[in-house]
Amino acid sequence: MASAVNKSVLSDVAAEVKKYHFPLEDVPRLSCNDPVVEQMIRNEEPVILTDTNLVAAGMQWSPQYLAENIGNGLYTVYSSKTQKFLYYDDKKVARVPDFSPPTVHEDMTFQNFLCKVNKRKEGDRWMYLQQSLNDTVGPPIVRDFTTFNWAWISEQQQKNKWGALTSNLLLVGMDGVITPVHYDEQQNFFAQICGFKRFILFDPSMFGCLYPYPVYHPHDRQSQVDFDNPDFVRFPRAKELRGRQAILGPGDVLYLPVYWWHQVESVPGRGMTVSVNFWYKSAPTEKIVYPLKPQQKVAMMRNIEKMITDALNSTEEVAPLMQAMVLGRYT
Ligand SMILES: O=C(O)CCC(=O)C(=O)O
Ligand SMILES: [Fe+2]
Repeated sequence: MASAVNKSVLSDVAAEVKKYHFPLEDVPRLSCNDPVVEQMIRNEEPVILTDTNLVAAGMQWSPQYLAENIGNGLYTVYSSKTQKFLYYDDKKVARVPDFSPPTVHEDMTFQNFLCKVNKRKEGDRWMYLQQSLNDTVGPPIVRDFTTFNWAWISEQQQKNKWGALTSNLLLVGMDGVITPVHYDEQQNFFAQICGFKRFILFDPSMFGCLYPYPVYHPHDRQSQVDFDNPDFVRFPRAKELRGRQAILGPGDVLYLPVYWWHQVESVPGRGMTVSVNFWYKSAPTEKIVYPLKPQQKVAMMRNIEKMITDALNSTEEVAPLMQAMVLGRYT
């Protein structure tokens, strides 16, 4: 089946996007019937699928359609002074005394959100709606949702022994919004509905080049490296970064493997974006095979860091203890 997104539009978009200090290789764009795809998903390699029809019935979910059909429920809308929406975990804010949240979230109706976006003037705050699809959405949206290609995605879930579907996040972003580089602890099929998103991806072995915040920190799982202004003095290994790029247009689905780093940019000048992701629990480890995979080492480091933090019952003592364990002994 032909790709829904025009190849020449994709190459125009690729020519428009920002360049960073690291090289990027393209993520392959394939038909979901290509035999290579099965192997890539099994090996936890990212791939763009052009013809899954995963959200076929949702392809009409323009911001306007959503405003007319989603109902009057309240949705989480983040606002930020800049285009960047650095995630933070509300539950961890109290652990860092001088933490100042880079974004603010507010519950509002979809109509109110869209109205604010349309009225926005230069200098006003940027806005990004990010809300799990739940049972407050109106009947037309429920109808579209139930006709998603559940047969295809459930087959992937089963083949790969993934656990439950935990949530579907609906993301509606203003032209130009950016989710800075981070990793998640779940498998993700990311479906693009409206507009274009550019993913910058790094495999889990790049952990040491991306300097994530401590696990106890509200920015846990987020990189401290700012691609627009990388601080190579504090983060020298950021120079070693080598990434991949995936540009998604309407109808494309990205397989985003667990623990893969990603920065997501709504391509500037291409309008608002609408996307829906599908987060699944990873397969349980059946048998441990050595050498461990980089993603298994990340999981292990997280557990050790959590244990140390809990045992010390004091976030300030974590770094000195870890340094005493390592410096001059393992260095
Ligand atoms: O689309 C975005 O802005 C962020 C999406 C994301 O990080 C995810 O689905 O894991
Ligand atoms: Fe993510």
